[in-house]
Amino acid sequence: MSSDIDLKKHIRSIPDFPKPGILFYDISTLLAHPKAWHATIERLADRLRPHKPDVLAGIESRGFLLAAPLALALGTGFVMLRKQGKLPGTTVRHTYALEYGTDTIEIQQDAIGKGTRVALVDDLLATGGTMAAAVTLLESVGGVVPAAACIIELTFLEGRKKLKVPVETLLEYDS
Ligand SMILES: O=P(O)(O)OC[C@H]1O[C@H](OP(=O)(O)OP(=O)(O)O)[C@H](O)[C@@H]1O
Ligand SMILES: Nc1ncnc2[nH]cnc12
Repeated sequence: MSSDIDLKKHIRSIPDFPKPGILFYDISTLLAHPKAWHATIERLADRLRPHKPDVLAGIESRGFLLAAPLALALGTGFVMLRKQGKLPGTTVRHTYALEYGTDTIEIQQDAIGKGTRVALVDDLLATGGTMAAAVTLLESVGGVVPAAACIIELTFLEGRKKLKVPVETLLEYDS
């Protein structure tokens, strides 16, 4: 049964990637294990359902891996938040600081109808810069963000404090 699976056993930590001093939590091994991956999607779907999203927004690129199957599981649409320069048409963008460097994400201006409930999905919450930028973007194009969700929270970085929406996380790491 999926409730028996310890998801932490399926996540690798790799020191000094992508920069010295960063301990990288790698979900490749979770993705490669069908039962563990299925359990991940089921558990996140259960956590997001009470927030009644109309649409899920996935953050490129690891967020897409989660948001697409989760949207199918919840019966919602799926919207892409992409890295700079990847989306056609008129876009809105936001630049933010990462645990390692900076990045810019974009959304198509007409991606979301005014008042649409958009739940944000990514694989991991570190400093919270990415999710905070994503909430700003979604609101700037008319969305209402009832919640965000991810698999992993790096609690020692206190990213949750940057967010004004509740964040549903499955696994916590404190170092
Ligand atoms: O909370 P933060 O400090 O903002 O960091 C979390 C973000 O960093 C990682 O993405 P990355 O930019 O490495 O891109 P990827 O998904 O393409 O690997 C991760 O997938 C989150 O999106
Ligand atoms: N330590 C980390 N491991 C994996 N993805 C990350 N994104 C930001 N920090 C990360």
